[in-house]
Amino acid sequence: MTPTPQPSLVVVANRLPVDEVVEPDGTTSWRTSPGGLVTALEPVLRTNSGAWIGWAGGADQELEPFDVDGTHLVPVSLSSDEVEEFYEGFSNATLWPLYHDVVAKPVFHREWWESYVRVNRRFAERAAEVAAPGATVWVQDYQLQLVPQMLRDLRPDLKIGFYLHIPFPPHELFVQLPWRRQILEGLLGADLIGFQLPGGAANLVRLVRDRLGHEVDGEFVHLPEGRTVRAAAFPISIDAAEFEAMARSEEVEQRARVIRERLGNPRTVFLGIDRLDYTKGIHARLRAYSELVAEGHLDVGESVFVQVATPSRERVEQYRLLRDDIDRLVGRVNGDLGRFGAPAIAYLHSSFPREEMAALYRAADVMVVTPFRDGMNLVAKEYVACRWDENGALVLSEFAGAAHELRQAWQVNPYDINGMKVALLEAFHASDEDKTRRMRAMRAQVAEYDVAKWASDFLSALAELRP
Ligand SMILES: O=P(O)(O)OC[C@H]1O[C@@H](O)[C@H](O)[C@@H](O)[C@@H]1O
Repeated sequence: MTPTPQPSLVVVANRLPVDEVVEPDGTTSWRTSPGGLVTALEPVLRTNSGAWIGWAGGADQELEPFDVDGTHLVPVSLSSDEVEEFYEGFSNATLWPLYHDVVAKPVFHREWWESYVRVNRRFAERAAEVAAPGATVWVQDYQLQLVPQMLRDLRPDLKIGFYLHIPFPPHELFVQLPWRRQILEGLLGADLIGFQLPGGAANLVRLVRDRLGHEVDGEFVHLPEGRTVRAAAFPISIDAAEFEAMARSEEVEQRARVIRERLGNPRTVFLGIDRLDYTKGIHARLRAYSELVAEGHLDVGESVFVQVATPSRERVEQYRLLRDDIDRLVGRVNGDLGRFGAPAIAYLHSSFPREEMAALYRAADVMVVTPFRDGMNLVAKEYVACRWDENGALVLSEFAGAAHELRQAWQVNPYDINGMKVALLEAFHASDEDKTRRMRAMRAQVAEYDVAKWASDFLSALAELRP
């Protein structure tokens, strides 16, 4: 057997890009999970005999490295305490709300921080073991912000990139973090730090100047030891061509027709698809919609709001509370405003395969994406990619990263319920010409700046830095 060559490109992410599936005979196997990141990186990983280091999603699971669809996967295991303290705790109850404008109150616990340090070190050690001499290592997201410097200490020969998928907060919020210095120092271990928007990069550079006293020059930070770090924006995207191809298939078109029939063939279908997360603004959006129905601007037989909420981080308290709030709101709205066979809101708490998502996008006349804060929001881009008929309307929060590219959407401030009501009605009444003009422009943007371009822009910017 030929030994696996040492990878010259290593992706380090909290999660491995695979899901465990149980076969009919009871055995389990791994399947590539649907998602842009892995689709974009698969070809580059293959040509660089690359590897992906990540957590398989369970507790106390000791797994040997394995290959799926040509990607070499290196599992990192977490104990049940670490799932609680590193993943649910520090990552998702401290950093997540802090980085999303404190939409929920971040919780600070010293034990959670200790667990975050321990787990970050484990990821860094794994990367240091597997990477070939001089390899490129690309670390992903807020769960692993200490990995760049830990890895540099272990392997100064590596080229290290870091990409933050979520917003990077302004100075005023970031400084709440008791471990703000350690996080900044952790990130600065990278040669290139990528953000969704230029504002995130500017926030980091300012913090580094003010808090660590380093010399900065535009996108560049000059460290006392002579190294230079670049912080810049690389807005992420989707595989637009793949979504469009799926949306054009006869199966998906047929399924979209069935969905509309099952909904009672309403004139207008409004749609929201989100992870069930308090940053997504689901509650406010459903309130705005239900007021329009209560006030007689929309009729329950003629319009329906389909809200799909994908279960997420269900053991974190804020997520449990949110679920109860949404359940209560939907129950009340349908109780007050619905009719037999015609609810005001059709609510589904489940996750669907991509083909079903594409069918929902095809079935929806008005897509409603109203996060209070969102790094990018790929659902908005997926909707646009699926509207090959150049029809359909997108109502989009100005606080989603996607709003910077999808300028022709009906943009809203999700805190302004009346403003959202106006935008929903405008999108509802818009002429076909208006919708086509907007959709055409947005589709051109999404088709050109797809996820492959995102990955190659980042990796070439990284390759250009420091010999
Ligand atoms: O991994 P989780 O907690 O299920 O959340 C899903 C994803 O949510 C995204 O928004 C994060 O940026 C990812 O890092 C994360 O993987």
